[in-house]
Amino acid sequence: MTKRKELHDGTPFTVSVPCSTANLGPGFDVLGCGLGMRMSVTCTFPESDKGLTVSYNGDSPHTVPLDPSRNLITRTAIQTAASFGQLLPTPMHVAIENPIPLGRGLGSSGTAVVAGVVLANESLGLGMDTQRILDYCLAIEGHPDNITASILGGFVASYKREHPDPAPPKEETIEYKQNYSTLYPDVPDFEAPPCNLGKHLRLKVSPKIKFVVTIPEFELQTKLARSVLPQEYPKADVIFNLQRLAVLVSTLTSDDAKDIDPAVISEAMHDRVHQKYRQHLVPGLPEILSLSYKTLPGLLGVCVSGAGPTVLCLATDNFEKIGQTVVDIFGKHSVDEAPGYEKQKGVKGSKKVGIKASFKVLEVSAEGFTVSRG
Ligand SMILES: Nc1ncnc2c1ncn2[C@@H]1O[C@H](COP(=O)(O)OP(=O)(O)O)[C@@H](O)[C@H]1O
Ligand SMILES: N[C@@H](CCOP(=O)(O)O)C(=O)O
Repeated sequence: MTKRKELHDGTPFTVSVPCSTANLGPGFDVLGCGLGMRMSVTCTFPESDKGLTVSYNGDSPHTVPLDPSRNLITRTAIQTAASFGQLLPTPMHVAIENPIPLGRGLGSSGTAVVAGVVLANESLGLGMDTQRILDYCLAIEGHPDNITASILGGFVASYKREHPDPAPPKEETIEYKQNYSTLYPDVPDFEAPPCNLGKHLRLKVSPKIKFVVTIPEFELQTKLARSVLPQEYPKADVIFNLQRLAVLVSTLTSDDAKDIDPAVISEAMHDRVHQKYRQHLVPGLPEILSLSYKTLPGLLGVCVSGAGPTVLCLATDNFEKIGQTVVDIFGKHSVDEAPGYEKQKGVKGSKKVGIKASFKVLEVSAEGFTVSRG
C-alpha cells in the first residue's frame, strides 16, 4: 500500500526497467518474461528555469516526443503525481537511454509506463509499494502481462481483478490546484486506480532456456494488433489454449531436465487466441510458426513476442542458426503484405523489398525495475 516518505532531496536517481516478451504462445494477457535488455531513465535536478525537460537517446529517436506532456514516460509520471494531487518537482531533467525497439512486441510501452510511475514515486516520495505500482501501470497499460514482467523481472503469471478495492481519497496541494491545468493543459487529470487491481506471481524458469528474439524493421502498434482480435471465441479454441497454457507453465518451471522436451514445448506454445488473427499483420508468420526442433535442433518452440511483429524462439542450443532462419524467412516477404501497415509509424521505403530483421539472444532478466541514487 501507500506509505508516504520524505520528499525527494534533490539527489539524482536512475530507474532501470527490463524489456519483456509477453504471451509466450497460449498465455495471451497472462504470461510475460522480463529479458536482459533494459531502458534507463535518469532524473537530475539542475539549476534552471525550464521546468520539466526530456532528452532521448535510443531506438527510433525521431518518433519519441520530447514534450513532457506527450512523452509516454513523463506523461505517465505527471498523471501519477496528479492522482496524488501533486505536481512533479521542478526543475527536473529526464534523460532516457533506450535500446528497446519501439512498437515491436518487446514491451517498450510497458517499460515506459513502469518507468513513469516509478519516476513519480521516487521524485515525490509517494511511498508506493510494488503492488501499488502495478495498480497504476495496469490502469494505464490495460493488460498485465508485459508490465508485470518489467516490474518483477523473470517469468511472471498475472491476472487483472474485476472487482478491485477502492482507491484512497485524493488530497490536493494548493500548488497542484492552482497550476496543474496551466502547466499541463494537454494531460487529462488522472484518478488514482483502484487498489489490488492485479495480481502477479513470479515463476522460476530453467536457466538452460534462452530467448532468441528476431526483430523485423517495421513497427506494429499494440493498439492495432489488439483491434483485430475477436470479441468472442469458440469453446474449442479456449480449451485448446487452456490445455497448452497449463502444460507450458509446468514444463518451463520444472526442475527435472527431462521435462525440457521440445516435442511437448513446441506443441504447448501453439495458440488460437491471438496469433492467427494477427498473422496478416506479420508477413511470413505462418512459415515461421511452423519451424520446429525436427529441422532446427535446440529449438523448443516459436511464438509471436507480445503483440508482434517480433518473433520469440525458446531454445537450448543452436541460437544463431535459429535466429538467422527467422531473419531469412522475413527476408522473403515484404511489408506490403500487411494490410494497414501504411498507417503505422516507422514503415517506409520500397514496399517490395524483403523485410530486414535482426536477432538477439537474450537471457531472462532476474531483476525487475531498479532505482539507483547518486
Ligand atoms: N522509451 C520511451 N519513451 C517514450 N515513449 C515510448 C517509449 N517506449 C515506448 N514508447 C511509446 O510506446 C509506443 C509503442 O508502444 P506499443 O505499440 O505498445 O509497442 P510495444 O510492443 O513496443 O510496447 C511508441 O510508439 C511510443 O509512443
Ligand atoms: N498481451 C498483449 C501484450 C502486448 O505486449 P507488447 O510487447 O506488444 O506491448 C498483447 O498481445 O496485446
